[in-house]
Amino acid sequence: MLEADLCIVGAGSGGLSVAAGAARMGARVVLVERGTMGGECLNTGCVPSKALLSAARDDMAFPEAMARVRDAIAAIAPHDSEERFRGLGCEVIRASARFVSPQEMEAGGQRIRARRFVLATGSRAAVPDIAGLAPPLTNETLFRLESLPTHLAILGGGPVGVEMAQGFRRLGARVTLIERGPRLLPRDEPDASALIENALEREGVTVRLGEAPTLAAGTRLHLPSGPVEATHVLAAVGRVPVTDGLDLEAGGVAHDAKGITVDDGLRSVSNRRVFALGDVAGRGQWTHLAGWQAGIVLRRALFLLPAHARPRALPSVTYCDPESAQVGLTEAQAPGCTVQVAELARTDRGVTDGLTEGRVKLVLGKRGKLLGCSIVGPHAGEMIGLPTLAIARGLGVRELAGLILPYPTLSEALKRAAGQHFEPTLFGPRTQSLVRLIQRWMP
Ligand SMILES: Cc1cc2nc3c(=O)[nH]c(=O)nc-3n(C[C@H](O)[C@H](O)[C@H](O)COP(=O)(O)OP(=O)(O)OC[C@H]3O[C@@H](n4cnc5c(N)ncnc54)[C@H](O)[C@@H]3O)c2cc1C
Ligand SMILES: NC(=O)c1ccc[n+]([C@@H]2O[C@H](COP(=O)([O-])OP(=O)(O)OC[C@H]3O[C@@H](n4cnc5c(N)ncnc54)[C@H](O)[C@@H]3O)[C@@H](O)[C@H]2O)c1
Repeated sequence: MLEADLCIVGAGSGGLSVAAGAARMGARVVLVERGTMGGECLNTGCVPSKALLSAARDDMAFPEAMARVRDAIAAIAPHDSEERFRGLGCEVIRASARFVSPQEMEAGGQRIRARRFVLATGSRAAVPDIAGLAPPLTNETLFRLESLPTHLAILGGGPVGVEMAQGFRRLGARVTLIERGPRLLPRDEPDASALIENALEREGVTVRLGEAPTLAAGTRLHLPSGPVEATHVLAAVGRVPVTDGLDLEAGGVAHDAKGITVDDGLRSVSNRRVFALGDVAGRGQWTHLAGWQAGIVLRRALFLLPAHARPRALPSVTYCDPESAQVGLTEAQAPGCTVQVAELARTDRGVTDGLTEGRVKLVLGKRGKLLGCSIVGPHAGEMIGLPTLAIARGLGVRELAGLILPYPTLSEALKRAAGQHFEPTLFGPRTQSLVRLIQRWMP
């Protein structure tokens, strides 16, 4: 029997962040992982996908691109390794964990009794039910391909579909991107979706919107507008939480199709010893969100402090070229808002860099409070940090417009968009009359 303060199941983005924090703060930690240390982000998600996009941007051939993918994983792997976590003082068990009672788990033949359990078991790719479809590629198999697909059909125009469509097209594959809904990246602003769709089509990706295959013969897909003769199919239609093997019933842990049912503090609604975070907690699927949630779990599980897991501002970025970054509300989600848009091409940096498209869009509430921001363009993911902080701190156009930003940067478009909010009053007839009046009396 192992006794621990925390037993963490899953050594991915969420589990590792909790384990490292807890061990360094002096807690006795058992960390259980049945697959590869680092979980999805390192092995089959963020890292390989960004390395592939970077290789595709650099015009690499497919074998070199896949070598860059492997090198990137290998370079980051030590940070997530068993050795590092043992070094931090964690007991690491490489096996599948399951509940045997609400207070105990079992893994690799060992019983674990812990004050708190943390479930960070992640998600896996959903596979659409299409009669006749050969088992499609998913993010788990995609980065192990040994040769470039001749014609890759991608089901799903979310972040995975969009990033991989551009990556594989630039590496030389023919790519058809099929999205059931009316536009790509449905969580982003509609005009951002349109800019990304145009960029993909310009590069030769065939985009089919508003339809989904219901029938297939192997990798040949039947669509209402005509067949797609693909050689490979990638399923990128969303994720399902991983709870298999945990025996949640034995642990008295409530769950549904979205994952483990937790309260606003990420604590199981049915077993108060249990926390869940990351993809399996059903509150969003991003590594940065899992990392932030880890702080909430640590505060609650180690210090019994109140903390809630509703982030004030949660950014997301799709790392295609141009990038699309979004934080806070979209225009449609904020009735009665006002909107300010500034084109990146009209900043001096946009001119020097020869930009022809891309924009910043601010969604503003009462008294110019920043409610949301969307950026499309190079480095949009780097630029979204500033509006994220502004939203999280309840700031608005006044603070953004008053900032000194380095010249020449694309971020100046944020300041310009904020400044536009004041133009009608600042340069209006009342200000002009006031200036004339003051000037007349000035000595
Ligand atoms: C292609 C792709 C690209 C992505 N790109 C980005 C990106 O650029 N930025 C971003 O923020 N997010 C990205 N994501 C999402 C990100 O990868 C996930 O949100 C993140 O990895 C989730 O972390 P997690 O800890 O919840 O789960 P995971 O990282 O999936 O870790 C869960 C771990 O639990 C283990 N496990 C499961 N059940 C058990 C059990 N019973 N016993 C023991 N171990 C178990 C699994 O083996 C796994 O290692 C991407 C996802 C994909 C698919
Ligand atoms: N850059 C990033 O941060 C990044 C990159 C990749 C993934 N992720 C995370 O992983 C999650 C999963 O990504 P995803 O793109 O797989 O899922 P998603 O849920 O974001 O998008 C799936 C898309 O597939 C469409 N779809 C559903 N069924 C379909 C069908 N049968 N045929 C055609 N289209 C269909 C949906 O309308 C939707 O637009 C994301 O939501 C995100 O949180 C993040």
